[in-house]
Amino acid sequence: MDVERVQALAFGGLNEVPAQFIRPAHERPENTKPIEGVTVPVISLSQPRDVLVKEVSEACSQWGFLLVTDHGLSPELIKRLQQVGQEFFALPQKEKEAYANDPSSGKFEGYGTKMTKNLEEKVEWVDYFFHLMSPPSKVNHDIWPKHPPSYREVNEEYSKEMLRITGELLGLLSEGLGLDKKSLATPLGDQEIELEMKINMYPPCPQPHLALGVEPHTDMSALTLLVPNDVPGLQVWKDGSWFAVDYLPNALFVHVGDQIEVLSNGKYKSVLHRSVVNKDRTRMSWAVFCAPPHEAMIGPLPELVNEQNPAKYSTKTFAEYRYRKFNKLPQ
Ligand SMILES: O=C(O)CCC(=O)C(=O)O
Ligand SMILES: [Fe+2]
Repeated sequence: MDVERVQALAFGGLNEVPAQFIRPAHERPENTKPIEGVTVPVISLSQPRDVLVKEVSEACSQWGFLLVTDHGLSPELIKRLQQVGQEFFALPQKEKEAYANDPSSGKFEGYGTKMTKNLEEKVEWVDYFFHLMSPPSKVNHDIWPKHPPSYREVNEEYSKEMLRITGELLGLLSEGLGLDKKSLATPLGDQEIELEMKINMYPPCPQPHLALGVEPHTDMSALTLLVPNDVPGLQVWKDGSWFAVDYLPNALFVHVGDQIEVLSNGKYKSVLHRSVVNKDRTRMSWAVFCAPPHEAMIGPLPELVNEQNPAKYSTKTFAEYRYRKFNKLPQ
C-alpha cells in the first residue's frame, strides 16, 4: 500500500498545503479565543494526600485535563525516550516503511499516517508510530523499531514508570469519588491494564493556519499520559473555548479518556482536544494510552449509581466500545 507520508511531503519543499489538509473555516486553529485569566491546571504530586485528591479530582471534573509535576519520572528517562523516537523518525523513508501499519486490515501497530477520512474528507498533518507497551505478555517486540537498538530498553523502562503513575492517578481519582483506592484500577485490569505508545510527529507546515495536526477528539482510553517536545501545539476545550497548553519542561500532560468518564458516571470528563501545527519547527509528542483489556466490561461503577443518580452510560466490553467509536456508531 502506497501512503503519502506527511514528513516526506513537508521536507520535499512545499509552499502550500495540499487540498486534503485544508480545513473548512470553522475548524481552523485561529478560530476561537480562550477566556482571559483562565489557565490549565498544573498540579504537583508531592502534596498532602487530601489536597492532592481534591485538586486532581477538581481538574478532572472541570477540565478532564491537567499537567502533573513531581511525578518521580526522571527527566533523563524522558530525554532518552524522546531521543530514540526522534532517531526512528530520522531514518530514511524506505527504512521506516518496513514498519508500515495497515489499519484497514486490522493491523494498527506500526508506522502510520491517518487515512480514514472524516466527513469533509480532510486528513491530519501528522505521521505516527503506534505500539502496545504493556502488559509484557501481550507485547510483540517484532513490531517495535529496531533502530536505534536502545529503543526497546528505553521504552520498557518508560512503560514501568507509566504503570506506576497510572496506578497513583487512578488511586487519587477513586478517592475523589469517595471510594476505595482500587475502585477504578480493578475494572481496568489492574496490572493487566494496556499501555499503548503513540509517537506523533508533526513536521513544519507551510500554512499552519489552514491545517490541523490532530483533529478534535476525545481519547478512548481511561487516561492518556503525554510528554511533548518543547514545541507547543496541544489545545484543550473547556466552556466553549480552545485553551493552548504551554510547554512545561518534564511535566506529564494527563488527559481523562472516555473509560474514566463512563466508570465515574460522568463526574470526570473525557477532554476534547486537538493539536495545531506551526511553520518552522517539528513538533513531537509521546502519548501513552492507558486502557482496559479488550474483554473488560466497563460501565458506571455500581457504588455511584442509585435512584437519584441513574447510570448515564451503558455497560459494554471495551472491544465493543472501540468498535462503535471507530465506526462512529452511538454508544
Ligand atoms: O500531540 C498532542 O499533543 C496530542 C495528540 C493526541 O491527542 C493523540 O495522539 O491522541
Ligand atoms: Fe488524543
